[in-house]
Amino acid sequence: MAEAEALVADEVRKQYGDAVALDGVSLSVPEGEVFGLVGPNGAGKTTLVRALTGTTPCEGTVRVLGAPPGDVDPARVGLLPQSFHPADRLTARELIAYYAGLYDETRTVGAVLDDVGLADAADTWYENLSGGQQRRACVGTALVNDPDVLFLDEPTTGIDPAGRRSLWTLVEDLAAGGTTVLLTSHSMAEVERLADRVGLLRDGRLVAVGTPAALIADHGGDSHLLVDVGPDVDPAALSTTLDADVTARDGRLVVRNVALADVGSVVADLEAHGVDIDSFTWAEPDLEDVYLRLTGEALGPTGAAAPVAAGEEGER
Ligand SMILES: Nc1ncnc2c1ncn2[C@@H]1O[C@H](COP(=O)(O)OP(=O)(O)OP(=O)(O)O)[C@@H](O)[C@H]1O
Repeated sequence: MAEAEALVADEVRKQYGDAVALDGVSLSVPEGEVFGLVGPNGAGKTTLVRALTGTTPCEGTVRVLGAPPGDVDPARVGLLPQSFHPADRLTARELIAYYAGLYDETRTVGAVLDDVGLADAADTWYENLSGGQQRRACVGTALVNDPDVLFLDEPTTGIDPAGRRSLWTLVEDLAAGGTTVLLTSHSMAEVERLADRVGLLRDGRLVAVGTPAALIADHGGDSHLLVDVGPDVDPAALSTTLDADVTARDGRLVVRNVALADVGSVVADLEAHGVDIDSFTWAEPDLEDVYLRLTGEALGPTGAAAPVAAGEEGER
């Protein structure tokens, strides 16, 4: 039997004045899937979440658990909006209890506080929680009704690495229990770990959809060598001299299509041609490579590979 679709968007369009936020997005998410939505700022991720949850009107067709969003029992849906500002003078416990009061049947407040790692800060006013603790409390409000479909719009923004990992485990546990999750994130590591499938939005259009492995195979490019070099290195000249694919990214040289066994000889070649190497890293392509390629951010602002400039720094 075919899996039921938990979420369906068909030719969804949304325009704010002259600005087109969604330009004909079609998408199906089967029950129990974790779907990761990624894309640059302003690509339309939050607008798509809002369209799917019925919190903004849109053109096209949207179905949640087989019905228009407004007709779905709210107890079956959980939503963590990107911007969420609860009352400052509620404790974490009171905040979760307030949301529990909106439903007939809920999980216990204590269980939700445990899940989001706030048991020890349960009686602290929201305004006195750290930024990451506040975000966790907000995540808790979306879990209290034990939803069948959970929308998490940038759930881990501001959360420290340990808290982020415990939230990842929580999402994995929810998914293992059959919850459908639609997650937006700017962390490719997060999406690569959690999502069964990933959709990449750019300028209001879904430009690629697939499993992380399929997207990496199709769009990630080759294994490559990232080389931290001194100033005044010309990647184009090196490409010609070494007959290799050499570009620059974030102040580093990127030598593509380098097998692990060839790393030593490529490094030796670069040094033989006067390149002053500070350090280097060999990497298989990952979802970040897919993202950078499909959004065009692997290239400089003009679309050309950016030169390595003296003093330029950056992290992948
Ligand atoms: N309420 C609004 N009024 C007018 N324009 C809006 C509104 N909400 C979003 N937009 C515009 O719609 C486009 C898509 O915005 P959206 O917030 O969906 O992007 P996003 O992918 O979630 O971005 P981010 O990664 O920054 O959260 C942007 O051009 C944005 O300026």
